[in-house]
Amino acid sequence: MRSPVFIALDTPDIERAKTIASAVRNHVGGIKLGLEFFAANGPDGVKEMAALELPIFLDLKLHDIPNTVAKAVQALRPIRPAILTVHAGGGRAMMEDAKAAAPIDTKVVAVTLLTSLDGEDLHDMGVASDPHDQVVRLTELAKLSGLDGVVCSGREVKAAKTIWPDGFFVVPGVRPASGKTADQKRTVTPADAMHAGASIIVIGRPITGADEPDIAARAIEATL
Ligand SMILES: O=c1ccn([C@@H]2O[C@H](COP(=O)(O)O)[C@@H](O)[C@H]2O)c(=O)[nH]1
Repeated sequence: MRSPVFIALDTPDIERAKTIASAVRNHVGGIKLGLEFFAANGPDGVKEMAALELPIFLDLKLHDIPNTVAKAVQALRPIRPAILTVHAGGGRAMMEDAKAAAPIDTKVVAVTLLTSLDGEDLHDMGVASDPHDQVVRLTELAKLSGLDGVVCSGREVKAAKTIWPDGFFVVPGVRPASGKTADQKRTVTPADAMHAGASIIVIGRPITGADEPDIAARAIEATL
């Protein structure tokens, strides 16, 4: 079985992304390309990364009116990513239309509450729920919208899985026990995320920022 770890290659430098992906390829299950990579390299850059023959998770977190998101997903169809993200906050119609526009074998998953946010941030945004309740509510909405799963932190994945046993659960904000949290607020360790029910875990800087990314990836793999 492939590793459940998807490495977040957050860099505008495609050669750096390729170098890291090649170094860690035996210790990860796929590569995640997000806004930073996509803004610099576009769909052609993603296709170039796909030549490495690792599953591609395209983390664009689409969030707009339903028509705009559906058209963006249609434009991304030639890439055929294994996983594509939208924001659950875009609402049911947006999620339904995104799923309808995606290739049949692309898992469309909804970001519930960014792992960089906590209860205080929700309060500042005027949301009366705590992170747990907010994630559960948006997981229910993503399920009703016909998506394949959600993105949430390792702290809520068990509750989300309870209401969606066969959902696909993506957990970022993952840090080795001694890792720097940086801008992430709802963190868990790789092993705790997997025990709680993650389908895959996303790890970026703890691997990409290491002197030897392959050793860092292997060390994380060994904890799972
Ligand atoms: O809630 C979310 C959704 C997506 N992400 C993305 O995951 C990686 C995490 O990188 P680290 O360096 O391990 O912090 C990054 O690409 C985010 O855009 C997330 O962190 N939280």
